[in-house]
Order: sequence, then C-alpha cells, then structure tokens
Amino acid sequence: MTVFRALTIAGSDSGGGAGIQADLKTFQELGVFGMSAITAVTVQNTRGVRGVYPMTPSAVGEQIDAVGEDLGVDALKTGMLFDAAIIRETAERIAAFGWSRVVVDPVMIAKGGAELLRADAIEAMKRHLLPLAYVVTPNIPEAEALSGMTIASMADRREAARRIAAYGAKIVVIKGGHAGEDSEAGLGAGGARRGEPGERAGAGGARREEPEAGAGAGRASRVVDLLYDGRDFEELSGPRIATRHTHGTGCTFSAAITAQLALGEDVRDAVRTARDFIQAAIEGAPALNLGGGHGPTDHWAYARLRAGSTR
Ligand SMILES: Nc1ncnc2c1ncn2[C@@H]1O[C@H](COP(=O)(O)OP(=O)(O)O)[C@@H](O)[C@H]1O
Ligand SMILES: Cc1ncc(COP(=O)(O)O)c(N)n1
Repeated sequence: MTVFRALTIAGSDSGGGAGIQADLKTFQELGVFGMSAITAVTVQNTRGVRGVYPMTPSAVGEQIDAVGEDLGVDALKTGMLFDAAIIRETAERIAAFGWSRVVVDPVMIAKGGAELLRADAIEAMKRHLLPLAYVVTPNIPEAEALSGMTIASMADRREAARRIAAYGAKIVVIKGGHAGEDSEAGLGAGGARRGEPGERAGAGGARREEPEAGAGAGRASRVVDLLYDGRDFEELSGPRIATRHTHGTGCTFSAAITAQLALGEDVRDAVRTARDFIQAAIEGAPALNLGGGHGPTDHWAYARLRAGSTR
C-alpha cells in the first residue's frame, strides 16, 4: 500500500476550525497521511484570537527535521508563520530537503483582526519563502501586502498576481472570498470559467446571496479565485455562500491543494479539487453551526457529497 504524506507548518487553532487542525482534517478527508510542525499555539475560538504563543524558530526547524528525516514528505504547506525568524528557519529547511511541492498560504491577519504574522515579516516572506513556493494562495488583503498595490478590480488582481509571481512563486492563486461586491469591476473579463461543483453541493441547504439586480446581476453571487501560472490566467468560481461560518476557509483550501499535490495530482487539477472541497465545506458550515462567532466549515462535506449521501 502506498501512503502519501503531507506536512503542514502552521499555527494551532484551539477552536479546531483553522490552522493545523483544519489542515490535518483536510489531509485525512482527502486520503493523505498528515504531519505537522507547529509554529505557534493560538488561544482561539469562533469569537476570535485571545492569545498567541509562538514557538522558538529552532523548535519549528527541529519538528520539520524530525518529519523529513524519518517519515518523508510528498507535499507541504505553510500557514501562520508569525515572524521573520520562523520564516527563515522554515525556508532553510525546505531548501535543505529539496522539497518542491510547496504550498505557501501567506496567513497574515485572522478574520477577527488578530495579527498572525508580524508586519515586519512580510519582507522575509517575499525574500525567503516565495522563491520556494510552487503555489502561493493569498487572499485579497494578503495579495495587496505582497504586491504593494491596492486591488479594486479583476485587472488589479491580475497585476498583483504578476508582481507576486515575480518573487519566484510558480503558481499564484488570489482568492476571492474578500472581494467586495462593488470592487472587482473587471470581474469575469479574463480567463476560462471552470466547473461549478458548488451547484451540485447545494443539497446542504445553505442560503446563497441573491444576485444584485441590473448589470451587476450574477457577480455578487459568485466567488472567484484567480490562478496565474506565469503566463495565463484562469478563473475558478463557485456560488458565494451567505454565511458567517468561514473560519479557516483559507487554511482548508490550501491544505486541500497540498493533499492533492501529495497524491500526485497536476497543480491545476489540485486547485480545482480544492475549490470543490472548500465549496462543499462552506455549504455545510451553517448546518454545523458551532460556536457563537465565525464558525468552522464542514470538513466532512466533500466526502459526503462524493458518497452521494446527505447528512
Ligand atoms: N462565502 C463564500 N462562498 C463560497 N466560497 C467562499 C466564500 N468565502 C470564501 N470562499 C472560498 O474559500 C477560499 C478561501 O477564500 P478567502 O476567504 O478569500 O481566504 P482566507 O480564508 O484566506 O481569507 C477560496 O477558495 C474562496 O473562493
Ligand atoms: C492558527 C491559525 N492559522 C490561520 C488562521 C486564519 O484563518 P482563515 O483561514 O480563516 O483566514 C487562524 N485563524 N488561526
């Protein structure tokens, strides 16, 4: 039996919806053996982050070594790295092991506003980590920070993707969860649209936003992730789910890409599968309804959908 192995280098979320916990759940659901190097312990629930206890850089490096020297790594992702020293340590290890299926989720600010990456560490991320990234998956605020520009349209997003690719990341995916309905004016202007698994995933009964009336109709109801491979752009979209339960969506999405890369899937297919996975997980989130704040997504939903079962 061949077992494919994925490593996450990220922070712990005691609430279980984001960070290491979301990553390991996603790896497990996609049939990959999950391993972790913890960069920080956060005291966190659906209401927010109450505390951050970073590990020392060498403790992070030693965890990576322990896994790499013994179990082996088919693909890895990074999440919350907290500071420049942890970024440098992580980048050194990735380079030393020669790992190439590397997904960088440049986690910066939690949805509740807590700082998960020190502002002065962004330069280190650009300099040390992005050159090692096969895939980098910023949300719009993270893409703005990495590219040094404001993103108000899909044309801006394409320019930001070009700038981020210039740091050495091979595939840039700028996620659209944060895209304002009035911004992103050029949305839909470029790239092919792909399959819409969310339509199939709709059985879970999550309410979707109604499209705005008029010329913008349809835009407000969709979420679009933009993929750039250094040459071409591709838009991957699905129905935008109207729910506040989106805690850990970025972690889950990048973990799903990592799992698929560990399984040997082509990178574009890996990103498409990850969109299917996160779409199902968000559609299932309202029914989970955990906690009093921004609840976690449903990591079981994708497998349930594939098995053809409702809850
Ligand atoms: N309301 C939503 N409905 C459907 N998909 C969403 C929604 N919000 C986010 N997503 C998807 O979840 C993933 C994470 O997106 P985003 O929220 O932008 O990142 P982050 O969690 O890092 O802030 C992307 O694939 C995005 O398309
Ligand atoms: C430990 C940890 N890592 C990452 C996130 C970001 O979560 P999201 O995916 O919702 O942006 C988080 N809230 N906590």
